[in-house]
Amino acid sequence: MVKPDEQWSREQERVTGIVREIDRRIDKLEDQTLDAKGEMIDIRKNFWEDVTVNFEDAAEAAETYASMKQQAELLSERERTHREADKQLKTLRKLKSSPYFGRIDFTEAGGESTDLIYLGIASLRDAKDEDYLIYDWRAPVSSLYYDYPPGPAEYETPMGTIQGELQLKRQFVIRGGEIVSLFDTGVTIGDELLQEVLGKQSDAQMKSIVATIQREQNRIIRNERSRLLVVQGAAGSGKTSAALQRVAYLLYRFRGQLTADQIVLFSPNPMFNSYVATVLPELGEENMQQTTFQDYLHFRLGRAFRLEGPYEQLEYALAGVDEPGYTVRMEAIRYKASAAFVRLIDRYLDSLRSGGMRFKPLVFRGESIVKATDIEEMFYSLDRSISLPNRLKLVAERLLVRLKEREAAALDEPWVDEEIELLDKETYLKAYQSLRRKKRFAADSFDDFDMEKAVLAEYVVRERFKPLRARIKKLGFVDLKGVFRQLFGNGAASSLLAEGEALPGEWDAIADQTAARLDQGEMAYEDATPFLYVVERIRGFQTNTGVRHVLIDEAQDYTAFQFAFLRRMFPRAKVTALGDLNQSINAHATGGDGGFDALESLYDTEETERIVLTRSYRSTRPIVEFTSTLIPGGEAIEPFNRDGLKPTLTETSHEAAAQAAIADRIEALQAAGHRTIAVICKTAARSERVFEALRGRIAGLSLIRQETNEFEEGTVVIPSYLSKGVEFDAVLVEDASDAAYALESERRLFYTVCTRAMHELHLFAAGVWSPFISRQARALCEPGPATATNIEAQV
Ligand SMILES: Nc1ncnc2c1ncn2[C@@H]1O[C@H](COP(=O)(O)OP(=O)(O)OP(=O)(O)O)[C@@H](O)[C@H]1O
Repeated sequence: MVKPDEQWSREQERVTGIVREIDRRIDKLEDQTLDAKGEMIDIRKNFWEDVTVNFEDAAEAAETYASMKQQAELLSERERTHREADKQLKTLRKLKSSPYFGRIDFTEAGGESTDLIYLGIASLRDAKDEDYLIYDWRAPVSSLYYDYPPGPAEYETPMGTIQGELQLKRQFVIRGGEIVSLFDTGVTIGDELLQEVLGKQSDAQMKSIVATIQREQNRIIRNERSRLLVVQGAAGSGKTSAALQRVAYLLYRFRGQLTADQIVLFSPNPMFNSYVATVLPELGEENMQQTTFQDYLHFRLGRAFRLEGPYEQLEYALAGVDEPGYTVRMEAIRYKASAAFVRLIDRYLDSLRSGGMRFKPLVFRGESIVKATDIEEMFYSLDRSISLPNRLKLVAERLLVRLKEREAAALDEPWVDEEIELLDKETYLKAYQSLRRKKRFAADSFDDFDMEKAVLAEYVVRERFKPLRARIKKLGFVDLKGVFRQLFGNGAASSLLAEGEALPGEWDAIADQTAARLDQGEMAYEDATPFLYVVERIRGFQTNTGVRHVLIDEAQDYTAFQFAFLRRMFPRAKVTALGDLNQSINAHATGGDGGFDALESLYDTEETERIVLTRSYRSTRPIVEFTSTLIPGGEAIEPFNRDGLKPTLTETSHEAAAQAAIADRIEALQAAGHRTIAVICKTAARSERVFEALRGRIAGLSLIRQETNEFEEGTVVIPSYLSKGVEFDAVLVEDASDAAYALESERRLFYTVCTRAMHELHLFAAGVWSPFISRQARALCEPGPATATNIEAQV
């Protein structure tokens, strides 16, 4: 039996040997990149000297072109080599500091020898290029490390399943080429390393979890089969982490077939993008495309409407309770998010095949060239089996013919002469050149008056008809807003109901509200996706077939409509949706069926997999124990066993006193070395107020707004809904009273806010505590500094 310190020194010897080998590779590569760089500079400097430029005749010109092309190719080849070498160098430098984090000893069934497999963020072969000194954590065999304790084990390869016996599983922490810790572990990935990783202070960047991926997370990361993978996971269970590791895995597994720009991550807000931006580069991979659904809506509808965003809608839901029409709008938000509304719209679109499509007349200089009713007639005279978009294309063709006829007739009209008179010199010249290019005449100038007039008339008419022509080609003669608005007209929706279906009780009021808003050029957030869906179904979906993987983070906040939309937009993509129904904070969430069922109903059951994560890693055990009491079914959440302080409850008599207590607490937290501290307020308006009150006392305090793009270290004031998905060393819930969180719809928001804390959670209230903090929950907390008696009195 090898003694522990002997093991340590043997392992250290190996690490030292590998670092030496890495150093050798680095030196070699550095020389190579230096050479490539020198060559690149040379080629750029001497580009024109090495090219014989001669344009005297066609043959010489062709030769010149060929020689330029050759030089340019040489240059881009050198650039590519340089880029590749640079990437390898970066990886090697990372490996040099920490070559690997794990080792497994595996004996294949029927085999005699045992393979020692060391796992790192990239693979490295020995000098002879024969054996692997380090295996990439994504290699098939590496799966064993994440999936099994010592004992019988198996892993999948493209050639089939390999079975055998795992003899040893060892974890390392290596820094600067030195082993800092080393331990053998029984069950999956040992707690020691996780304790260490999770106990650290956070900074403003999410980290890769490659050394401590848990078995159930590994299933998400390596899933290749499912068309739809749904992950329901408790707060802090590593959904986002697993999603990013999954991207890194897919890029490795399908190297050469899949590139980073064929993967899209939908994230909740722009700040979140900056929070996760370093994970993939840290793993030596390029970042996938990142966007938010709102960005897309804005891109499509932002010019035509005053478009409301999800956060404005949420602010309204949270703060607009006393506004007239509030209950109607809230009911509208829920209904318009539902699969029932998708079905209603699908039936509406179906009904448009035989009637009801709305058109806009083609108007030229105030004259209606083709009336809306004529277009309608044209449309409905076409065979009904032809799809709506194809029928519109046929109508467009006919309209273009009509336009041409009208254009020809316009040539002799008096307004044309008038416009010719008014042509400035520049336009005149432009007309002349444009027509000459078209070889309508060969002379150097207009020398014949009639010819000049005819040519200019043609120019003027063509220019004036251009916008109309473009509009027809873009199917701009369809009154899309009118088609959508019509659904909210008298009785339109009720005639579309299928048996057993009903409209919401307040439908008439909802319809009036919707129509009024549309008439004012406003697009409510709840209408934006349904409207765009109608537009796309009518004009033909603008699909994106290049994208192969779509990952939707915080998927619980998407509506049935948004899922249906994404499904059509990325028809060839596999979808990974990650979310937590307990954190559904959007206004539609309270009753709408936007949850995962709506998404799953879009895919066949055989191609769908659902994974549930119940272990929570972010927060200390005392915090998880407290937050689990806030939601029904919370007892199923398993805290990772990390000790820490109990949450505190500080009760004060008025707002200013609460703010003073918050400021005291922030100072103490800063002094204790916490790097990210958040004061979380319910709304944006409240955040502004608290920020103003605290900024004089807390140096470097910043306010996070909807448009904040960067997530930075320090102390921040942030509205509840923007704190989604991110985490802080310490969280201060600015107002946990029943004035802020009392409605059932606010329960999940409160849960989301409290679960942002990694190490410390402090709640404040000027007044009565939120009813979500039960007697049982209070027993799990400590009273805040000056308020012990108050709390005890309440308990
Ligand atoms: N296997 C792991 N090893 C180390 N750290 C982990 C692991 N899984 C999760 N974590 C850590 O737990 C924290 C929460 O992870 P993450 O943000 O991915 O969770 P989430 O499920 O997306 O959370 P939420 O839904 O609350 O936003 C992060 O700090 C992450 O690094």
